[in-house]
Amino acid sequence: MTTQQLIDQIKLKKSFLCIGLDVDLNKVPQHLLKEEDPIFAFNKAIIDATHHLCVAYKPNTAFYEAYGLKGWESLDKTIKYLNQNHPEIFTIADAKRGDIGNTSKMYAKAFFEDFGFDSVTVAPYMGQDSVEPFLEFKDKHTILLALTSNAGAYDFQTQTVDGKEVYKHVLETSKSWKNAANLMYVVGATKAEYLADIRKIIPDSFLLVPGVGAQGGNLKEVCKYGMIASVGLLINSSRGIIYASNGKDFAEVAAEKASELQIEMAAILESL
Ligand SMILES: O=c1ccn([C@@H]2O[C@H](COP(=O)(O)O)[C@@H](O)[C@H]2O)c(=O)[nH]1
Repeated sequence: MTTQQLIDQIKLKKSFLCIGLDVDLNKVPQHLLKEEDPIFAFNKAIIDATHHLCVAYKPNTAFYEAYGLKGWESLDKTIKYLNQNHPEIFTIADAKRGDIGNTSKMYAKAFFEDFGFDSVTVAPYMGQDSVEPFLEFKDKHTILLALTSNAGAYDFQTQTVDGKEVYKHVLETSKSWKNAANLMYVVGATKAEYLADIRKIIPDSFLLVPGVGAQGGNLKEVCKYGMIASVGLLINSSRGIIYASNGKDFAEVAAEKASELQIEMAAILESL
C-alpha cells in the first residue's frame, strides 16, 4: 500500500485508528477455546466488528510466537483474511526485527512477501545496514523504533550523545538511508511532549503511536503536537479495545470502544 492510499483511507473513514491484535488465550472469552483455532476465531470476530472504524491492524508477533507453530498459523490466517477481505486496510507486523544485512533481508522477505504485511517494525540499534534491506521493498513500510512508550525508553533513547538525544540521532541519521521514503517511526503516546521536537526533524513522516488506552497516553495531546496536514499519525490501541469485554459480546464491546476513539478522531480531523 502506498502512503497516499493510507491517507485516502484516513480521510474516507475519518479515522487514524490502528487496532492491536495482541491475542492472549488467557484473556479471550472462554467459549472461543472450543474453536479449532481460537486465536484466529478471536481476530476474525474483532476484524468483522471493527474494520469500518479503523485504518490499520497491528498484530504483535510475540503473541503468536508464544504459541509456536499453531501461533504462526493463526498469524498467517489473520493476515490472509485481512488481505483478502479488507485489502484497503494497512497491516503492521509488530515484530521489532533488525540484524546484520543478509539476515534482515530474510526478515523483510518473511513479513513483506510471505506473510504479505504492508509494514514491519524494526529496531534501529544495529544501524544502516540492518535497516536498508527492509527499505528495498516497493510500497512496503519500515516502522523504525524512535522513542518508545515504555519507561525503559529513558535508559538509552533520551540519553545525550554528542550533544543530542539518541532518538534524535536515530531520526536524523535514518533520513539519509537509501529509500528513506519508506520509513515511518514509532513514538509512544506516553511521550507526547517530545512530538514537537520530533516533527522538527521529520515533518512529513507517518508515526505509529502506541500507548493510548492501557498505557495511559492521551490522544488529544498526541494530535496537538504530532499531527500534520496529511495527518501523519496512526494511533494504536490493543488491550483497551480487544479485551474491553471477555463475554460473548466481546466483539460488539470492542467495536464500541473503537467507535469512541473514531468519533474523537473524526472531531480532531474536522478541525484540521
Ligand atoms: O513503544 C512501543 C512500541 C510498541 N508497543 C506495542 O504496541 C502495543 C500496545 O498495546 P496496548 O495494549 O494498547 O498497550 C503492544 O503490542 C506493544 O508491544 C508499545 O506499546 N510501545
